[in-house]
Amino acid sequence: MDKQTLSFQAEVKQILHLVTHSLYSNKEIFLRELVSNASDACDKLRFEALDKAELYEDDPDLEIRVSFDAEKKTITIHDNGIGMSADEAVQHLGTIAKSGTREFMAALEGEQKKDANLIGQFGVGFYSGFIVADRITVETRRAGLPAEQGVRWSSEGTGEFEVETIHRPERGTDVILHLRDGEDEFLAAWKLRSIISKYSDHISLPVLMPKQRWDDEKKEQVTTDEWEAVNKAAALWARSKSDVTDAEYQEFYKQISYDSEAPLAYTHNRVEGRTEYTQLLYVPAKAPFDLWNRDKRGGVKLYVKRVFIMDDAEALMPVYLRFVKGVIDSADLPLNVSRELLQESRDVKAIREGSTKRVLAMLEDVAENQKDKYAEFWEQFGAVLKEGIGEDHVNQERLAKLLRFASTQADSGVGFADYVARMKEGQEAIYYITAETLAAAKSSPQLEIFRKKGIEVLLLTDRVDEWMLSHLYEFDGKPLQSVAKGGVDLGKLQDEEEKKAAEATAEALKPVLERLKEALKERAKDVRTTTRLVDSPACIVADDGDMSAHLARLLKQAGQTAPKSLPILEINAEHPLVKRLDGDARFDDLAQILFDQALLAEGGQLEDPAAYVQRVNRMLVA
Ligand SMILES: Nc1ncnc2c1ncn2[C@@H]1O[C@H](COP(=O)(O)OP(=O)(O)OP(=O)(O)O)[C@@H](O)[C@H]1O
Repeated sequence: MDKQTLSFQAEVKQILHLVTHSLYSNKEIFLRELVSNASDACDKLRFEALDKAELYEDDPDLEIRVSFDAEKKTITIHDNGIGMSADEAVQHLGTIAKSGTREFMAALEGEQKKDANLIGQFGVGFYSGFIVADRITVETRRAGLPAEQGVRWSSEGTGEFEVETIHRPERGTDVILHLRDGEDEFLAAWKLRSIISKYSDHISLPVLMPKQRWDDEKKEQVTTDEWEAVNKAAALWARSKSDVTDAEYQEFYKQISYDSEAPLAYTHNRVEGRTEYTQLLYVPAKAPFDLWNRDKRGGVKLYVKRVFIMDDAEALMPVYLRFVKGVIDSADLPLNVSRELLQESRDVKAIREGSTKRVLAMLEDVAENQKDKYAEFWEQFGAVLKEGIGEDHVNQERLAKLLRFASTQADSGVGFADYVARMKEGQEAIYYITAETLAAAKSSPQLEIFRKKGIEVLLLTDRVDEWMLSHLYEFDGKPLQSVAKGGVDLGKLQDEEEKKAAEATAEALKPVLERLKEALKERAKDVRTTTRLVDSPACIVADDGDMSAHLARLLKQAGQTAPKSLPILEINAEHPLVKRLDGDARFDDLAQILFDQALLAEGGQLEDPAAYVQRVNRMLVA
């Protein structure tokens, strides 16, 4: 192929711009990214060669070499991994196929564009070379192709790149960075070595650099022809726990997660028994931008006996733990394991169960011993963990203990156990209310009687709450009960006298109730008196078996049809507005206003707001 000039895909141009402008303050990461690509390329070769040994040609020792030329001002990262064909070079270095890129670009819209933290959440990869280089040349040949099918790719990192065919006897890739003016600090062996050991110690392949020797005549270090490894070259997770420092664990996390912050917690274990595997699992401190994408690739990489197999093995973790990052290295799975096989494998099932338990234990430990940290975790990932209540019945009880809520007593951090410990004598149920916002929940009329009696109510405002509650009925033998559903029966908390008085008022109000039922028959299933209200005239509740109004709204927003069921209007017989109803000439208007206001107070929307306004205005001018 003769030399061709091609244009970068639009997204690549955007990424190039972002990377070179926003990551300048942390420019040394280019070496981490390129060494990591070289290591991936070797992993890929090892994997493909499992059933095609000839791909090794006669060069079976995989390695990465980093060198520099002070005169030409270049740094070269060499690997003898899989390499690229011409098509692959154009494809991989000119476009971005990676899933999540579009979302990432969308997340960077507007003001956030300069947020280097956000960029850090995304592998910047190859293009980070342009932070320090004003030209990158890549010379490569794919394993298995003849020497005549080598490729040279070259670009200044602006709009275009060039590709041409070259003769290249050795397989694998050389990435040659032509440094920008002013980047000479990277043309020093000690500098490159220190960056490699900082970022790449855990890489399981040797990263070699030319050996240095002290020259007595020149009185300086000179470079020899020999190469030596500058990293530890042992997979971090395969080392014994006592040999790995906290700093190393943290650094490894940053590399696999692209998170610039330290993880919240991690766990590293070798599991023996029927299935043998090593797990190194991290819980991040901050949620990634695509946490809500339930289809996104998992964050756990699968290795089999140190050989990298895949980095998006969903089968290793339940979906509700999709924020967990790390490595699982199995001793039992076959090296050629496929995705389909993973789904069915009993070993994988055992690994998933074991790893889930480990993560839960890690979270329990943080919840118990580092409450502030757990509060941060909850803020970031709580709503995702709640999915587990419905998805993981085996661990439901453990998960329920990890849940935290707002309540009428605290704006956050209330666990079921805290609630149960504070329950009033004679209180039999755990009370909760669901609403769209904390403010709406707090000012809900349904809470009035609970406030008056000093009974705590959990305030649930996450979208997932209603769904979660459809899978969780009790905690510690105490049923969960919505204060917006069915009649309030405070059981032993209500004294006999109160009950009798309420019954008497209900009796006296019977004729009014009948008229209200008639006036509202299109809108309410029933109208009854209640003891749950103190300050408000009326409220709306769902019948026992019906869906709460909040859930019905959520379903509607999600484009689903909620079964249509009319609510119940409950009225406060002691309220002046209710007392005024009997004998009032504007009974019908008042009835409709009572209903509309109850609907509004509960967070609902009026079907005919204009009619409501007219009715209220008629009252105001009367
Ligand atoms: N040294 C290399 N040898 C072979 N292929 C490479 C090499 N470097 C890059 N590539 C190819 O170019 C692609 C793009 O690299 P880039 O670093 O931009 O993204 P990535 O490695 O896929 O993602 P990330 O860096 O986020 O892990 C790689 O997926 C790989 O196919």
